[in-house]
Amino acid sequence: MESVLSIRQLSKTYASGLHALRNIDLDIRRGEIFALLGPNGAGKTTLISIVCGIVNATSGRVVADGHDTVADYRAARAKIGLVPQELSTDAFETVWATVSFSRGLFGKPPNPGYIEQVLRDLSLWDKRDSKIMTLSGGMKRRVLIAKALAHEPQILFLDEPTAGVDVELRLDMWEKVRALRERGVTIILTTHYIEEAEEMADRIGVIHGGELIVVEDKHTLMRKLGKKQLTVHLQAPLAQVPPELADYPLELTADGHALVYTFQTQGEGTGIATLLRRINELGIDFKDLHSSESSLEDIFVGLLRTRA
Ligand SMILES: Nc1ncnc2c1ncn2[C@@H]1O[C@H](COP(=O)(O)OP(=O)(O)OP(=O)(O)O)[C@@H](O)[C@H]1O
Repeated sequence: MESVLSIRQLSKTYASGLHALRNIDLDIRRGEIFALLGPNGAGKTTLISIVCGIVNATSGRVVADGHDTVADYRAARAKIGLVPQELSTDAFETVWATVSFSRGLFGKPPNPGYIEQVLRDLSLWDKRDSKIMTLSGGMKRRVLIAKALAHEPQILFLDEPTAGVDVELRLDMWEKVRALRERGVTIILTTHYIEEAEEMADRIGVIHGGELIVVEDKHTLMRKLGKKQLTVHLQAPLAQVPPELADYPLELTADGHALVYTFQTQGEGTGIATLLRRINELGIDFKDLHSSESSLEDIFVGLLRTRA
């Protein structure tokens, strides 16, 4: 698939000597939602800042929609919209004025029809004449997105789009972000909410200690690294796992009332059918079955632990 953002061998060493990024190679596909996950200090902000030309790389190269972000800075920057976490200024401006002004900053001629579409997409049209300071927190965040979109960028960076936002607003934000993707904008988001990545992303990148340790399609990642568990709730408690079932990775719960079978989701067969047949043959009655799957959170924590 076509790459809209290409990052090659990107490294950053701050003046302090700290290696914030090490040899990052990453291609973002046109039209995807890419989630960049990583613990505090992993290098997410540094990476975004280099792509947006706010921080200089120590080595490596970034090309945004065909333009080198250093050699061809203005053209490259015009392809990128950056949604920061906080709205700092413009409190006395109207929504319409602040969003239109952002467009002008990129030297784009006015296009009221486009600004209207952006404001409608973000459910801000009714608020176009309101001063920013009179808006709710959720609306302010949407204004930030509108500002970032004002110059018609191809690539939109969302830095922690729903940090400190309540559940309802978060769902609303996700819906808006999906709608933007429908319009053809490529979206890269950083988040601490694994649930957000799980819900939104097509692909996931995990950055840790300045290294990109995983880049994978979300479903592939969950299939490759995920585990499933089947819990067999028994009619009568057992004192131990029957020796006849020793070949299975089974554990008995502390109260003896359930057998827990853990298996990798990527395996050929799950072995569930034969396991249940064996349990049946042994005359062990069960009253219920319950299956669960590791979440992206479990996978993420596991990945970081193996790296620690
Ligand atoms: N201007 C700077 N000078 C020196 N070190 C810096 C500077 N900016 C960031 N760092 C360091 O670089 C590392 C990566 O920081 P960065 O802000 O990119 O991480 P992050 O993944 O965005 O973290 P968070 O999730 O907390 O925002 C950290 O160790 C940080 O302390």
